[in-house]
Amino acid sequence: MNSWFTDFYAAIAKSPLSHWLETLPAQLSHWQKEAQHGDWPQWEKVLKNLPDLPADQVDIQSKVSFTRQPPISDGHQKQLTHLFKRMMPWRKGPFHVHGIDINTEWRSDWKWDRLLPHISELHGRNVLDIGCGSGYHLWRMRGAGAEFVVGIDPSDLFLSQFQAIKHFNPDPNVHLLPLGVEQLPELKAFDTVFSMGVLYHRRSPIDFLAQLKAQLRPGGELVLETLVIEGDVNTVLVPTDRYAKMRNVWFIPSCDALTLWLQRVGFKDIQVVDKDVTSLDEQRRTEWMQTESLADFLDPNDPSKTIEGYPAPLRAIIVAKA
Ligand SMILES: Nc1ncnc2c1ncn2[C@@H]1O[C@H](C[S@+](CC[C@H]([NH3+])C(=O)[O-])CC(=O)[O-])[C@@H](O)[C@H]1O
Repeated sequence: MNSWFTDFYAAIAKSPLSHWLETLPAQLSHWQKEAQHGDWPQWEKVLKNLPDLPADQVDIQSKVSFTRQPPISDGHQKQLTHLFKRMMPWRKGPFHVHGIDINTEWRSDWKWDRLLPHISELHGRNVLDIGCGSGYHLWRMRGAGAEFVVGIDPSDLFLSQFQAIKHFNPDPNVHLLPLGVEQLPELKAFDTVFSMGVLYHRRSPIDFLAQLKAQLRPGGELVLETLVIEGDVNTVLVPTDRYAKMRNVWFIPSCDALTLWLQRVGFKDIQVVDKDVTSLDEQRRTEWMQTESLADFLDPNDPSKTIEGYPAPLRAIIVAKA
């Protein structure tokens, strides 16, 4: 893992991101020390055992698929399936690696298809994805032409899944760092910042929006995706306890309320470009994520409500300029 981080430092040393080097090495060496006490060592073992079979056929434009010709042997495929399964649950994907289809809980490709027509061209851009999960969208951003892509996510499992996928296509311009948004300095350097599925997990959503703005260069683009509810500019749901069985959900605004929050922190040209009720086909239990999923989070007698009686998950995509 040392080399992942030193490769990243070298990649940004002469870029508009170089002043990140003032804080990042200390944070990542702290993470390395802490990680030794958690589940990380077990995933690191899996990573070390991955066979050395780089892909020679890469599709990151229409999906995330890494394969080679001739295909890998049945024995390697079995070994790889076994190693990937040791990294369950796989939530965000799907990934296709050497004939193995990692059918994740979420069809993250559907979210990508909904947002892509509405965002600025990614060609040549430096892109940050805050709360990137296992990095599915990082690959799609690169596939859409982004020059340099970095995701941050504090989950060690997602980092190990990302590195397992990257092992087969070691693109030096796609990175994931184990950080939370609160650890970012004000970089003011990215051309596009994505943050999808994170705002409702934040206790201070307006501070969070200001943190997103602080990563963008002037005129850069924010792509924000979050849970919303129907209502006017004063409508915000704060669940009394859980929302769809999630413990850590704090604020679910209406689109108008969210637009006002974005205005208040200084974003311009704010547009709600998509609203979509999450379907039972988009988030579901699979062979690769065998615990509860959306069907278990909804009222069995009325799927328009969560099990707690709140409106079922409705998600919006908003784009805005810094
Ligand atoms: N402080 C934090 N800073 C950054 N990320 C965080 C933080 N806390 C949690 N996360 C991360 O935010 C992601 C949210 S999931 C969206 C994934 C992807 N974006 C998607 O759109 O499919 C949606 C959900 O789980 O509800 C997880 O990967 C967390 O680890």
